[in-house]
Amino acid sequence: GCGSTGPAKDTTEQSSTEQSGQAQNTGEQGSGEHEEPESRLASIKKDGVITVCTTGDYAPFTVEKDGKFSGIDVNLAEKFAENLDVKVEFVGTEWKNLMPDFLSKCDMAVGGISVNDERAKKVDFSTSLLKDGKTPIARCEDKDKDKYKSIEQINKPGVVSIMPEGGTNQEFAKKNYPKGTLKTHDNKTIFDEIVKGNADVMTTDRAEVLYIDEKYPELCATNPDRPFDQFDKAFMLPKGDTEFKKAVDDWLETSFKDGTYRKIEEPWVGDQELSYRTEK
Ligand SMILES: O=C(O)C(=O)C[C@]1(C(=O)O)C=C[C@@H](O)C=C1
Repeated sequence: GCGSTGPAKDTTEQSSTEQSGQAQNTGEQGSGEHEEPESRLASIKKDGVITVCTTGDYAPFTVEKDGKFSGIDVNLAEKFAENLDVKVEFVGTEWKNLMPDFLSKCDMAVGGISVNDERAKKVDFSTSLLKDGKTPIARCEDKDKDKYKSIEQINKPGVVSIMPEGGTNQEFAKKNYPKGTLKTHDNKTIFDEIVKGNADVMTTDRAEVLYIDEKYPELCATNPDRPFDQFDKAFMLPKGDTEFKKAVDDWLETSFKDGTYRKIEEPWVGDQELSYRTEK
């Protein structure tokens, strides 16, 4: 359920007032009696606060500790709010509740969120933050034995794949590993499960695989240079609100160019190249 765990709190008030305005803003004009519904941008400025949903369980993009959020995307959202001269209020969510929580409580959702067609039916996405793709990470001893490099090697009876519930990793695993064993786990401690031998492999975003490969001596990317697919990472935005999307996109494009993005990313990843980000 929404807000049943984690630090979600006190945020329904200001965000819920805006829901009705957003739902109709899909470009269809009424019969000419009223002007367009107000953009979310106007209500954010009026309220002086932007509400941002995030899971807090996906380093280096969104990290929750003692109720406080950080991470590359979280820090980016903070900077965006600062630029609008409004406060930012983070609403903790989980991958499985991301969509309903976003639609009912938030102006924006951030934190390593993948763009896909299913989600794009209900929301819009910002300009791309990263290009990413699914690739496996496993114990280094298994990598040394050349295990878990390909979909065929992972889609086998006895091979335990692990993933959080409700994100695109689960979707990928259900589709590609019907013969394997799929196990779900809290994403905050998921990599320890592979170290401990409670699972064999996680097929996840290449950016995360490279980040975790650095952090955990026991874990190794088995095939980082040939991801199984490709997709964008972006901020989730209300559907049809072109004015708000333009404000977000323009700010992001500027922050890629003027070094703001790099400054935010640097403390998390140093010189590590996490993405296939091409020249913007
Ligand atoms: O659902 C998404 O968009 C995500 O990026 C979340 C997702 C996933 O794909 O399952 C990605 C990496 C994290 O380890 C956990 C969850």
